[in-house]
Amino acid sequence: MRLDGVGKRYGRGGRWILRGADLALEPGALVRIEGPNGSGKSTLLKLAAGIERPSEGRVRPPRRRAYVPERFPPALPFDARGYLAKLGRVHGLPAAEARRRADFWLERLGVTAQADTPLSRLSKGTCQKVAVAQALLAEADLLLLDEAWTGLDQAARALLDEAAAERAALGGVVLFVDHDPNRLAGLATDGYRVGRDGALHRLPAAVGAASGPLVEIDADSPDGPLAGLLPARLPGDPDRAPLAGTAVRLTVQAGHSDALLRRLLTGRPAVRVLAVRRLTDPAVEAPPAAERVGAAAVEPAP
Ligand SMILES: Nc1ncnc2c1ncn2[C@@H]1O[C@H](COP(=O)(O)OP(=O)(O)OP(=O)(O)O)[C@@H](O)[C@H]1O
Repeated sequence: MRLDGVGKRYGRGGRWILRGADLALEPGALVRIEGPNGSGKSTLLKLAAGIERPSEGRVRPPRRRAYVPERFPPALPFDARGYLAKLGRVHGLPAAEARRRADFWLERLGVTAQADTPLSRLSKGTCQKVAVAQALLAEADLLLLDEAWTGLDQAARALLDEAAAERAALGGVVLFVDHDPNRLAGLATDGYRVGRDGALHRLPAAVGAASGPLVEIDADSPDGPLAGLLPARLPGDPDRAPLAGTAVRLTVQAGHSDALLRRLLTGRPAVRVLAVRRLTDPAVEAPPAAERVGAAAVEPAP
C-alpha cells in the first residue's frame, strides 16, 4: 500500500487538505492516523479506499479494500442480512460464502436478532455494527477504519480491536482513525499525523509502535518437527526457536497471542500446545524503540 506525493483539494481553487503525502506500508502494518479536526484524516482514508480521487500524486492500494466510514449512510433499502450478503458479493465473494460470512459476523457482533430488520429501523449502534461487519467480512488486504468504534458497545469495541489486530497479523494493512489515544495501543505498528502542511509525519515510537508484554507458546506436532511444518505467515509474525524433539517456541506480542493460538489449534499441520507463558518484563524482551521506528523524521508537537 503506497501513497506517492498525494495531494487533495475539494474543487478547483479549494484549499489543499493533503499535499505531498507519502506513505509506504508493508503487509502486517497496523497504523494509527492522527490530526486535529478538519486536518484531513477522513480524506486520507477515503483516498486509500478509492472513494475520493487524489488531485495530484498516486494512490497504490492492494487489491481488496474494505472501509468503515465515519458516518454510515442512513436509510439504505435493505435489512442487515441482505445488505451484508450484497456487500459480500460486491467484495467478490460467491453468494453462499457472502451469506455465510454475513451470518458469522452478525452473530459475532450480537446482531442476529435484528438480522431481518430494515437498516432504517436499527439503532445507531446496531447500524454501526453492520457497517463494521460489511468491512470485516471482506477479509481485505487493506482495512480502513474511520472512527469505526464510535457508537459500539464495549463487547463490539473489543471485538473490533481483535479483528483489526488479526487482519494485520494475517498480512493485511490496517489504517485507523480514532479519538481514543489508547485505541490499539501496544498493537499498532506505526502512527502518522496529518500535518498543517498537508503531509504525513511519522509519530514518535511511543505513540504508534507495538510494545508491551510478549507471550511464549511452546508447541509440537505429531507429524514431525514443527518448525519445518509451520506456514511462513502466522498471526503476529512470531519469533520461532526450535526446542528439543519436534517442538518449537513461538514468541509473539500478547495482543496477537489469541489469534496465533486459534490459528495453531484450528489449521494445518496438527499442533499440540505444550505451554503458554506471558513474559512479564517487556522492557527486557522487546526490541528497543529506535530499532522499530528507525530514523524517521518526527514533526515537533504544535
Ligand atoms: N466532500 C467535501 N467537499 C468539500 N470539502 C470537504 C469535503 N470533505 C471534507 N471536506 C473538508 O476537508 C477538510 C478535511 O476534512 P476531513 O473530514 O478529511 O478531516 P478530519 O481530519 O477527518 O476531521 P474530523 O476529525 O473532524 O473528522 C475539512 O475542512 C472539510 O470541511
